[in-house]
Amino acid sequence: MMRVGKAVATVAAHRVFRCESLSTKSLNTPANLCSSPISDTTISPELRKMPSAVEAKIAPSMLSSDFANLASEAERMVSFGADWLHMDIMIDVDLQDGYVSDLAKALLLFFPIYQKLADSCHFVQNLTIGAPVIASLRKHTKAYLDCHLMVTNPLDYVDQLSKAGASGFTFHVEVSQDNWQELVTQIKSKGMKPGVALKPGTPIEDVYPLLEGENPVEMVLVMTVEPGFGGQKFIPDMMNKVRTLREKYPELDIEVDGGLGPSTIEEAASAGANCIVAGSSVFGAQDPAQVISLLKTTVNKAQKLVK
Ligand SMILES: O=C(CO)[C@@H](O)[C@H](O)COP(=O)(O)O
Repeated sequence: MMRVGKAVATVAAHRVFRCESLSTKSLNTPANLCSSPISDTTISPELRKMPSAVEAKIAPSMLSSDFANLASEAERMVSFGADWLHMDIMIDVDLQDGYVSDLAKALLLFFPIYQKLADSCHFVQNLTIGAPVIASLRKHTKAYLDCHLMVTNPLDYVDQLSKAGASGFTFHVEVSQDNWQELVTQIKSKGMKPGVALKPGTPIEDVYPLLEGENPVEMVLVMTVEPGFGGQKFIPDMMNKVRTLREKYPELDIEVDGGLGPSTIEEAASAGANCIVAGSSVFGAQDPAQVISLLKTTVNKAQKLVK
């Protein structure tokens, strides 16, 4: 019981932070995010000594939704018990491939500035949504919008995504070695929760610097598939990263994304993941509410928040 109180208080502190920033922008604040404005000072000294635990947050990946009905799909997921909505922001304009390649190569050769443009556009082999869609969706939902940026220049999107109503802003460590401090500062200054993501081939040690020091990120997203598409197979080896991270950071939000569902949740939850992104397993289920509930209960049991 007491451990539940500690976790709720920790989570509430995060939520209050985002709610304040949303309200300054006259957005409707998510009722479920603002209902318990527990400040850290309300945690008793006894609770502070309790082993920590982090609450489950289940985030259906809207990449698997019917984009033509995004608002009603979002509403459906929230009514089924989703805590967050996961928004995959992917940009791929590969100027070096395809029918523009000759022109692009010539430009790259003579005008190095075009290399910057090419690099800035290419991260995954897919194109999904951007700030205009987030802004449209925000008009229809108060839910926490957990935005995962699969782009090579995340800094360029902080302002527009904040204005669009994003709640979380997760960027990739692979493309932010040089400017993550500035990124985190800007993301926080806009009232969003900063997170860092890593691809399957990236060692977990690469995110440690972003978790230490004065201005840390508040979530790590461990990709359990190669970023780019929904419906891929979960890579179990990634659980070593989650386990290592959980041992080192007991109170950190650790998110996993890719191939999560009833058949893989036990493995992810017991390794220590508490934020679960699930696309095809939720949207493709006959009873999505039941899947969301199963994912949540499995995480909360692993965190010993429920029996
Ligand atoms: O970001 C991605 C893929 O890059 C994910 O968010 C997927 O959308 C998850 O889908 P499933 O693997 O759960 O179907």
